[in-house]
Amino acid sequence: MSSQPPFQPTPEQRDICESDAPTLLVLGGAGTGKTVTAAAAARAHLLLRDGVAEPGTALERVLFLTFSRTAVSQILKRSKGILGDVVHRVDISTFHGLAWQLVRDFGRYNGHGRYPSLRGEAESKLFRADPAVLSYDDLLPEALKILTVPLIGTLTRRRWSLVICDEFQDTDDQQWMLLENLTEAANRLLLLGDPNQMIYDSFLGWKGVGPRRLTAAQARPGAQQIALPLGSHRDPTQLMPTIGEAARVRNFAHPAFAHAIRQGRLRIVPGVDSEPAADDVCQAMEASRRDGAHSFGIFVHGNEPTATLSAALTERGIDHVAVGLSESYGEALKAIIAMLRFASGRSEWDEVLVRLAVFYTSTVRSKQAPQLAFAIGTDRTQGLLERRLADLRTELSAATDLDAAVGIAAKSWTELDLRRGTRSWRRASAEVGRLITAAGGETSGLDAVQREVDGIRASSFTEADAGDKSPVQVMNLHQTKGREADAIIAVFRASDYFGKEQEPFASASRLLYVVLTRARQQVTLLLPTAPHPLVAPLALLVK
Ligand SMILES: Nc1ncnc2c1ncn2[C@@H]1O[C@H](COP(=O)(O)OP(=O)(O)OP(=O)(O)O)[C@@H](O)[C@H]1O
Repeated sequence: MSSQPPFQPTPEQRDICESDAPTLLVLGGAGTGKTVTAAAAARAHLLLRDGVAEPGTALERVLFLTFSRTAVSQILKRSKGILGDVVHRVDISTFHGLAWQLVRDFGRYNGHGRYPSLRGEAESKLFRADPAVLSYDDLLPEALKILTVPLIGTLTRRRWSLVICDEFQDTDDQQWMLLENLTEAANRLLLLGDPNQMIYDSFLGWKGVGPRRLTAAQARPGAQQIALPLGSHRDPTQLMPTIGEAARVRNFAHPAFAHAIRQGRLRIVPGVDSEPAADDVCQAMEASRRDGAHSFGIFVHGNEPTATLSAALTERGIDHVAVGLSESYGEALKAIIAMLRFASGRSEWDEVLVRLAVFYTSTVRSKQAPQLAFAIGTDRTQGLLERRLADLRTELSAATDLDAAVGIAAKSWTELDLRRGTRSWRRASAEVGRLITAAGGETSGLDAVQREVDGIRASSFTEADAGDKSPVQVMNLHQTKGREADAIIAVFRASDYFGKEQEPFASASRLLYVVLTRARQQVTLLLPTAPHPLVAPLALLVK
């Protein structure tokens, strides 16, 4: 049921592939094929340039900028054959990932050290900021500064002859400046957008995005625009896009709702008041699985509820990835390395405690670091946890070699029994084990492994959830753009906050549109007894 039809471009999609406009703005609704068509356009662009290149010149490359790297790489993988043999000439990155790459490559010419480091959010919550260490928010301004250094700017612009930006409607001012900067010379710019999916505008206080971004693109010299006609390829029955659109314009009397409910393609489950609603999510997954679904997007509003639901699903044995919580992977790597350094006598126990506290904080995702993290970081834990930490210290001190220390570190997190972040820890220990083996298992190789780990950790802050291929993805409602799955399960809670908007919820309804249009087959909405007015009309549909 979930197999993908081969990509046969429609006439409009073909126009996009054949265009050589310096700026091409592609507008189209959910599932109209903007992302896959951009991949086809990238291939066409590269083949055309190869055909006219002087012999001996370097092969041109394309940059695909996006809000979520995995969303795009998954789509491209699913649409096998689109990029074909040019796949290695297309760099996919998030805006922050690109900025970080620029800081790493060229930061030393602009006041940064040879190995610049990046402070994660968790670290900022626990410690006073060290101004020498960059934070996530510093990355884009820093990259823009670096690009003003003449030779670096020129070199960088030469790297990519076509820059593609997905979800263009949501780019903020700095991202737009970066795009303009990268395409200042002869480079082409391909912008993909859907104004109805603009979810980062005013309602939760985000700034800097809006329709004016589309106007700015249209004003670029030689800019052209192609609109993809209505019609989702994601759901060729058009039922999901139809209810998505009806929800966006608050037309809950639209007959498509009743039709989708009758067909079992829209399931509305009222009275889900438990938090996290893990059991209800498991039941919904089971039901969708029986209907043939293989991949799942599980959405919930807010980072903390996402992390809590993810932890509860882990307890129930549901293998999944919590999208956007990749920072915890990077912090797990760093904590494991701290353990290895302690075991080999290269650092103090305090360093292990601090890194464990940072890791724990990275798995919680609240505005402030949890009290327990402060307690771990300063060794003021008591009772069972104190004893477990003391046991870990003794075990690591007694480790006979690095391999033994890796083994102890790998199981340490489960033994501390702090319940969160188990998946990240497991992945990180496997990665450190691999790196240590590659370095010959020698203590002398630890510094090199640590440098490598620092690099991976920093990327984990910027390349949201890179590399994870789980068919079950749990995410915050605001990370749903560009994603698709056979079945979507969206959990709404009575306490969800959608800003000060009231009916007709001009902004928040766009979020609802995005949620409903992610599904290839089926959407389940879990609603509390007293739902937020944004989704209350949906509960009435099954009264
Ligand atoms: N011409 C086509 N033939 C077959 N499948 C297609 C075609 N165009 C798009 N698709 C498929 O439709 C789905 C949606 O495409 P894509 O993700 O590119 O749409 P989109 O416009 O970027 O969506 P959204 O804005 O909702 O994220 C993908 O699974 C893609 O492979």
